[in-house]
Amino acid sequence: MTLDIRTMMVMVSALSVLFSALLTLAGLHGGNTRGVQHWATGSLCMGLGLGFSYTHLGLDSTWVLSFGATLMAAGIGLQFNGIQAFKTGHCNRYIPWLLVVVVFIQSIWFVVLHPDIHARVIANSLAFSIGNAACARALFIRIDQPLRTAYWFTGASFTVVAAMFLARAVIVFLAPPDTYSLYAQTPINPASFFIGSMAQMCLTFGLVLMLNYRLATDLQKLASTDMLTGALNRRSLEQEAVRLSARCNRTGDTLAVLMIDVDHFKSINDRYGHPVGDEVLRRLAAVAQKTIRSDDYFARYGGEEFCILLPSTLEKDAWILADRLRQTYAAMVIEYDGVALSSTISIGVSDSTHTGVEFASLIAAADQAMYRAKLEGRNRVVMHSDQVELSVDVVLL
Ligand SMILES: Nc1nc2c(ncn2[C@@H]2O[C@H](COP(=O)(O)OP(=O)(O)OP(=O)(O)O)[C@@H](O)[C@H]2O)c(=O)[nH]1
Repeated sequence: MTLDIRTMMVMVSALSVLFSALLTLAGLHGGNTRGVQHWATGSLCMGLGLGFSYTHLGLDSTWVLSFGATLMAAGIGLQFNGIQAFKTGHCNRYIPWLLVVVVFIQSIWFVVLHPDIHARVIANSLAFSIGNAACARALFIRIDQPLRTAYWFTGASFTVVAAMFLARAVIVFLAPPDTYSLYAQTPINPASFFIGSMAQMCLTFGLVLMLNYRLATDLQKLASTDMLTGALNRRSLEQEAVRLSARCNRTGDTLAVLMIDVDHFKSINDRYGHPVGDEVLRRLAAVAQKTIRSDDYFARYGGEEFCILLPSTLEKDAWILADRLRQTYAAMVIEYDGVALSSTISIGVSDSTHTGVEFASLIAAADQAMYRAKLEGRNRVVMHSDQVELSVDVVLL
């Protein structure tokens, strides 16, 4: 099979411009996702860079080649920045400039000042290889679990491009002097453009996949958490509870539930206003999140009521945790919008050894205990079993 190098160049250039349009369109639906615009601009730079190298535009070809290579360097640098911005929200703006300056200087040096096509191809291929390897590395490190597959796929595509440029540098370095030119029908030219275009296609697909995974994860988070406090919402709590109850049924493990309610919350709202009330809920959520273990589930059950699911826990141990939370919260001074206040919570505790593992029974029992805590004067923790024993005592009397 003979692949015509000029046709390949036009194809890769046109593909890169198309990918740029695709990434721009994908980015339009990406909400606040950072980085996509960098990828789109990077892809455009690479397409134009290759296009320049091919068309020459009737200009002096030495300058056009240098400009084309520099544009391609800018494209790789922008893709690197895009990955950083996508992963961390910010990027180092100097990286694309550094790559641009290096490639521009070596292009001018080997094209205009000391013409040496071998040296130019080797130097630029090495710079492009390092740029793509840096993109691959940025994707392979510190991977967020839900996006793992997309990061690996895109990282692998960048690795292929990096390896292709490295192989190009090595093959040209080993070739006899004066046997290489851009349009020579040596195997390395069409092969590198062919592999480059395939990898470019894969990595654009990978970038769109990353964006897609990120949007799906964000949507999932939005659907399962409470916007105000960041706690799970009631729907996800119920889903987790069904799963945990089934596991407890199977393994005989225990499950405890805490029902938490802010005392006199209506007065806080009435006296200081709803924004302060909201801050009280946020602070309670923050302190509760810090108090529980990583395999416990904290959720906003409704209004100013929160619920904690504690797997493998008995009522007595749940009471200890609940009382620690109550004390920490009561000792806190909540400052917001020029207001400083403290508040208290009442907590009801139940566990599956007294009520069974059905979530509805556990919740009902914890709710009863919580109302009992309110009746007994608030700012306290009451266990459902205490209440049961109390009612039995009353009946016996
Ligand atoms: N600021 C704010 N208030 C809320 C929110 N959700 C519910 N509320 C308010 O929470 C208050 C709950 O009041 P009540 O159910 O009477 O309870 P309480 O005043 O805490 O009284 P006790 O529970 O008996 O101590 C109501 O005024 C609701 O409007 C919210 O997201 N933000």
